Amino acid sequence: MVRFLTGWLKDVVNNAYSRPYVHKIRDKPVFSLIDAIRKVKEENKNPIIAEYKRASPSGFSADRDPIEYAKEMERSGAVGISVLTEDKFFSGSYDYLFIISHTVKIPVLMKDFVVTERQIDNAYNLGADSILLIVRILTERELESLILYARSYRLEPLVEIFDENELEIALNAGAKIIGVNSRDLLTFTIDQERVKRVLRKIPSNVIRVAESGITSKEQIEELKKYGADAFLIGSSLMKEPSKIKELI
Ligand SMILES: O=P(O)(O)OC[C@@H](O)[C@@H](O)c1c[nH]c2ccccc12
Repeated sequence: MVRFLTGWLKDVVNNAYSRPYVHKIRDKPVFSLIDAIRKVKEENKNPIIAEYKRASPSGFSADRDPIEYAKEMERSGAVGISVLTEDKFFSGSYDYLFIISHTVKIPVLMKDFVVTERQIDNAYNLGADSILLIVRILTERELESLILYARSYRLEPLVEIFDENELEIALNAGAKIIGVNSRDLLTFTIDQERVKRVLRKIPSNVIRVAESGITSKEQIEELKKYGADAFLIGSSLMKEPSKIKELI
C-alpha cells in the first residue's frame, strides 16, 4: 500500500508496479557511489552526478546519444551517472541503464519510481550501482525494507526527500545518502531556499546530494556552504554537456 498520492504521481507509481522482470545476469562489479563522492571531494573537485534524462513531465526534452553523453561525462570527471529508466513520463528505458552501465567505469544510479523488489532486481541485473528511493511515494515500512533489499545486492540507495518531515523518515530508515530535491515532484516548482534549509539539518556523516535546478558554479558553491557534498544535474547537462567542465 503506497502513501496517498494524487495526479501524475499516482499514475507513475501505478505504472511502476507493472514493470517487467529483466532476465539478465549481472556481469560487472558494484562500484560504491559513497566512496566515489568522498574521493572526488578529497581531490577538491565538485562531485557531479550527471543525469541521462530525455524528457520529463515538466516539459523538458533532449535527444542525446547515451553512449556519447556518458563517455563525455566520465571523461570530464563526473562522479557518477544517473539514468532515468521510467518509461511513461520520462521516456526512460532499462536499455539506457544497461548501455550506460557497460560504457563507463564510474557508479551508475538507476533513477526511477521504485516501489517493488523486482525493480531493484532489475537495477542490479542491468549493472546499476545505486538506486533512487523516493520517500514521498513510499510508506516508512516500505522504505526501510527496500533499503535493506538494495543493500542485500550491495547497492546503497540514494534516498530522496523534499522537506524536514521526510528527512526524519529517511534518517529513521538508516539512509546513508540523502538527496534533497529542489523540485516539487507534483507541481514541478523549484525552491532552492528549502533545499538549503533542509541540507543544513542533515548530519555530516550522511552523504548529502542537492538535486535539480542546478545550472551554475555559483549555485554549487552556495549549496556547499549549506553542507551539500554532491550535485545531481540533468537538464542543463543534457542541453549542453560541455557545461560540466565549469561545474566540476
Ligand atoms: O533536470 P534537473 O533540474 O537538473 O534535475 C535532475 C534530477 O534532479 C531530476 O531529474 C530528478 C530528481 N529526482 C527525481 C525523481 C524522479 C525523476 C527525476 C528526478
